[in-house]
Amino acid sequence: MRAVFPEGFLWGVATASYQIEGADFEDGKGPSIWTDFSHRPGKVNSGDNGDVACDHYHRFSEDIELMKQLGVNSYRFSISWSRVLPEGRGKINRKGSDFYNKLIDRLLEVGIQPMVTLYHWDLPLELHRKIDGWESRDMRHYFGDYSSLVFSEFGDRVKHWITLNEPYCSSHVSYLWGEHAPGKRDLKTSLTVAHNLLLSHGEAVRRFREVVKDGTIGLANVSTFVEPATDSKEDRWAARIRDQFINGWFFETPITGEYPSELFKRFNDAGVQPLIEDGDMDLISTPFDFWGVNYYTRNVIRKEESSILGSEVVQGELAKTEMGWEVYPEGLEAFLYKTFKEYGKKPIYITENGMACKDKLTDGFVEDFERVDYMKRHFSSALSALKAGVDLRGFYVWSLLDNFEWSYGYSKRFGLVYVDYEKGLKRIPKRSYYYYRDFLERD
Ligand SMILES: OC[C@@H]1[C@@H](O)[C@H](O)[C@@H](O)c2nc(CNc3ccccc3)cn21
Repeated sequence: MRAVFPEGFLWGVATASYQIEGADFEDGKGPSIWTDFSHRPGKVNSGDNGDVACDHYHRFSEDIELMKQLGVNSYRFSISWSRVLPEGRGKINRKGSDFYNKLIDRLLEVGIQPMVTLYHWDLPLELHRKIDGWESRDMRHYFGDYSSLVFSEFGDRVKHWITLNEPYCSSHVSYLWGEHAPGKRDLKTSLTVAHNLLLSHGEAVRRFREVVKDGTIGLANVSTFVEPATDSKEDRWAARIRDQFINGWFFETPITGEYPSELFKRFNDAGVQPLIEDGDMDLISTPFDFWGVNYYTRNVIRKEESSILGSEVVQGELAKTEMGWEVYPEGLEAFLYKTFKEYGKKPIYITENGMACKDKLTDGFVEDFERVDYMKRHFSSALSALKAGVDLRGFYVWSLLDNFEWSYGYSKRFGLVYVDYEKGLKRIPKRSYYYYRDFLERD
């Protein structure tokens, strides 16, 4: 089926620094908010943390060889801010930047194009402790300085960049529900954080234009397809508001320079809206080049007036992954079409798509047929979106390796490659790895 995708389409795999690198205290790296959070009792399943993770920091050559054998032509990864700037600002840590230089050079040697995420949740702990991290408006300056530094260091070889991975998670999962670092639980704070993240996104895009003249930069968002539980007016309205909260807040605002109006009014009436200063919305809507769509599932929504969103998520009836997320590839096509039609007709990369399975080693192998089926159905959905006119440029499977799944620790496996945490982090390609390899090989 690969041959029906456009020439130059990027087929890749995606990872993130804190989830795979390990070496969390090595070679001058500074702690991140996840270093702190994962070491707090009760925050992460089984007390797991990213101190070692998949030890990618030391084993990156082996992992690149796995990508080469897989046949991908691109690899999406994130830079650990506190590995290159241990305190988030000030002097560069050359051992940290050397790691990424070696990683990028090796990828290019084997014909794999890097796509680099500037921020995938691992904020330098010093910035959190000294200036309250993302709660501070000053973060746009520090994120801008960090961005300029890495653009200067790597922009000669890295031509595809993502400012933020899922500001929805860095704000609401982290500051409203408290499930991610730093584990706060306040809506007004989470909306302020979301605003500062979007300001920082805009600042990074402006810095990018100054440094990298021949590259492209985008924003990767949570992309959950939202549907009403019934066709009632109430549920349809509830789904509209919930869609603005999950998707529109981060897809519409950087395009229009305005927050989604119905939801903003709700927040304003409740006195929890973010403080917007002159110039903020211009900065947030600095033009960028592409959307990153992280699609996994849908949310079925019904009216529930007790919540400020006026809705609740209901359990759908479809088969679910180990994360409890419904398998709904139709939602991917619909979401891609909506994003392309309503949010600026920009090129789109599917920057994450994958599933957690109950992967078990049997005679030294993992027959993850469910993941193969999930991939087939989502590749097909992506092709349908392309045929419907969506300017889809690439597809990154989440993830190359089983890795640190945030508050779930190592209990959830998303990898095409099994990581044997009991036996020296041995990498064992699963059935899905070979399916993807054959898919990429075949015309
Ligand atoms: O959970 C799998 C991955 C995770 O490992 C990545 O670091 C992260 O970018 C990621 N985002 C989603 C989808 N986001 C989401 C957020 C809240 C509720 C449901 C899904 C899944 N994943």
